[in-house]
Amino acid sequence: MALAEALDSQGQGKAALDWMVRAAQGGWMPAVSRLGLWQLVGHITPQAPALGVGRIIQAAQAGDPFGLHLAAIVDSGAIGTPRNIGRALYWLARAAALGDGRAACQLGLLCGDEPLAHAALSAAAITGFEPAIAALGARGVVPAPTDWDAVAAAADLSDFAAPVSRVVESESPRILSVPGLLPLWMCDYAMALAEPALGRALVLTDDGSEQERGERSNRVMHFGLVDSDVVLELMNLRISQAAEMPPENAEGLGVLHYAPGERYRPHMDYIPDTPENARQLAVMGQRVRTLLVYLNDGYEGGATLFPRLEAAFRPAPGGALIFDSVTDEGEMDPRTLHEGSPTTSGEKWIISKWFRTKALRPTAS
Ligand SMILES: O=C(O)CCC(=O)C(=O)O
Ligand SMILES: [Fe+2]
Repeated sequence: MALAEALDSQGQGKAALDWMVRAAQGGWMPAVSRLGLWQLVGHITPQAPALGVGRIIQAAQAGDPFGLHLAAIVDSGAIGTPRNIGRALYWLARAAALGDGRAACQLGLLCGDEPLAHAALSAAAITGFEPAIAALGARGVVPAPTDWDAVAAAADLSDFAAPVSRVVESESPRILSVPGLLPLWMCDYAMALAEPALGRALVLTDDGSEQERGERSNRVMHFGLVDSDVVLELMNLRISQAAEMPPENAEGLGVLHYAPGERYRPHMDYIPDTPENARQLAVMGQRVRTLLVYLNDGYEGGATLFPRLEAAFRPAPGGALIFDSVTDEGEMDPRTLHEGSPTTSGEKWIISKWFRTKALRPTAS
């Protein structure tokens, strides 16, 4: 496994794949999970989502920890397979029983039964999983659940299905606000999960490369497929529904953090149609819509400004802003120039979701 990954990172893809296929054929479940992931996304080997998901499920059924993690993601996120939340919760219960703190935390957060939720969060906190420690707060630790299936069975998903009310802030360019899109527990979870993984935010430049630049001084964590989980996939779905975009057209969930003085200088979210960007635009499509969720308060400054519209937004925690970077005709719209203005004190946290015109993830075929 370590060998195959080393070969892969050294660019020896073919050798890595040969090794992984042999290990998987030998019934070694960590290799079955990894090969399933590679087939799902088309890494080294041709993309074959149904086959990839099949391997992932096989490894999950055998109790492989990585297989369980991936199976919960693909089932809750409808990645290469129809959405199946019930089965995703089942994988979480299996993983939690094996001591996976992140799985236990998710079951605790989703659980509608307070004593069971408290027990599940306690089990997760004992593993050192920070979001669970934060969610426990002042409540002490109690004994872990004896029956994880009972915790999964008590899941209450109503927060993800609550009605969404959109307020039109501007007709053209189209800007909407959505008060209370995410409840505070989801905001807290996103911040706690991102915190240890924050890195310097990059800017997509005109030559198509991503660079560290003075215009974007904040830090960010981008959650790719492997970094995701059931709570994040349910959040993705709710965010996509609010944005009226297919969830598979969304780029990964970005969690942005601004310390005092940090900012994201005025920019447009669309990709300039330069020759350097032609390939990317052909494969992924244009970035046409943005949804931002404001996760916290307790900071000053930091509003999202649209200087050409003389508009400023700073929704309350859990509230969202949605705007189109292209006109109804699909033309890039420079009036959407916007900025994350500097925070003057405290810390600002937001989720940023960019939607493309094309699907970026495999769906069930
Ligand atoms: O932080 C903000 O208010 C703006 C963020 C932003 O423009 C983006 O993520 O594209
Ligand atoms: Fe932006």
